[in-house]
Amino acid sequence: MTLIHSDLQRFNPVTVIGAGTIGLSWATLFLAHGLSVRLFDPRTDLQEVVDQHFNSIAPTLSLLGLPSSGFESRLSIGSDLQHAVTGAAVIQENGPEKLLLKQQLFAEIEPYIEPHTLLLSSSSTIPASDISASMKDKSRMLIGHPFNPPLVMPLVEVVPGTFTSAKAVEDALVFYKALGKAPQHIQKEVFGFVANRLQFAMLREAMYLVDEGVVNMEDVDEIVKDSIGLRWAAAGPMLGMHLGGGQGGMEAFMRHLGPTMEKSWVAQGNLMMDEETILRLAEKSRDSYGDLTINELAQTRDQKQMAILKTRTK
Ligand SMILES: NC(=O)C1=CN([C@@H]2O[C@H](COP(=O)(O)OP(=O)(O)OC[C@H]3O[C@@H](n4cnc5c(N)ncnc54)[C@H](O)[C@@H]3O)[C@@H](O)[C@H]2O)C=CC1
Ligand SMILES: O=C(O)[C@@H](O)C(=O)[C@H](O)[C@@H](O)CO
Repeated sequence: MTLIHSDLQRFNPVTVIGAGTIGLSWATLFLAHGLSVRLFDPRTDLQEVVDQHFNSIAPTLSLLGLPSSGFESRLSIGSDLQHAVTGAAVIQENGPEKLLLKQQLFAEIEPYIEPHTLLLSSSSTIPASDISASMKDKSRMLIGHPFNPPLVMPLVEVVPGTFTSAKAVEDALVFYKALGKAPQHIQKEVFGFVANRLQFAMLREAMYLVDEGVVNMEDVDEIVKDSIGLRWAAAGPMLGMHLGGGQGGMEAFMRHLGPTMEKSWVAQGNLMMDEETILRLAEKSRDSYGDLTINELAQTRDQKQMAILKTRTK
């Protein structure tokens, strides 16, 4: 019997909309913390993907020190949306990253939920104000954007919309903290929020350099892991810059290396995700990573991430 953290009691049960990469990972975290989960997805292979996921996630749960069994009695799955959301204390939405689909989804569930139900979207980039545009009461809807996989990665970007209440923001922060996550309240709505804007800026340049033949994919990985990845895991980019300035700190860094950074910014590549670029880079990814399955690569990633997390002291 998994005990529920006292701060989580009022957030039970949880409805997870979307049983893909993110939804299944969220569902696992909620179940491992003792919550009851209703998993909704229109996909016809829902039972199969659920079984496959829970047959492979036990080692990760054990490494996290979380229970890895006894979920059956608290997990229900189905494709009846009204049934899935009725009576939910929290809804974590993980449908495709499409604005119209998310808008329709939240408008569709609104008549069946309670005024206190907390409505969270895992969206990578779309602001809550856009997603909730077709809703009547927007006050309980906001972004709870995780990093993949939510089961392992600490960050959840909590991004309220224009009409989100302060109470909903506070409830979201309490909810994610009680789940052992590291929620960050993002103060201003911008497309892509913070982590993805940073990530996508880096990924654009990395893909550009690979596409130009400057470096191959797996060497980009090694370069980042042996430099900025290591530094940013320990200090973050801003403190990293501050320390790069020596005793003069950030100001010295900017005065010394600012002109160099500006030159680099002008020299950086521009890359569009057109079909030809996608096909070129996809072929390079198969050359670099094709020998192992996605599950094998993901399991290794998760084990290494958890080992790094264990070295961190708050
Ligand atoms: N994959 C990633 O690395 C991350 C993704 N996200 C966000 O999480 C959300 C889900 O992404 P993934 O799990 O990667 O996508 P996915 O493609 O793995 O899963 C999406 C799921 O939504 C289901 N679906 C399709 N139409 C639906 C509908 N009308 N109602 C409910 N479910 C429906 C699909 O059957 C599928 O199972 C997106 O908004 C994405 O931006 C957030 C963080 C990381
Ligand atoms: O990388 C992640 O896990 C998240 O920041 C995302 O939301 C990304 O958009 C992901 O979908 C692609 O890296």
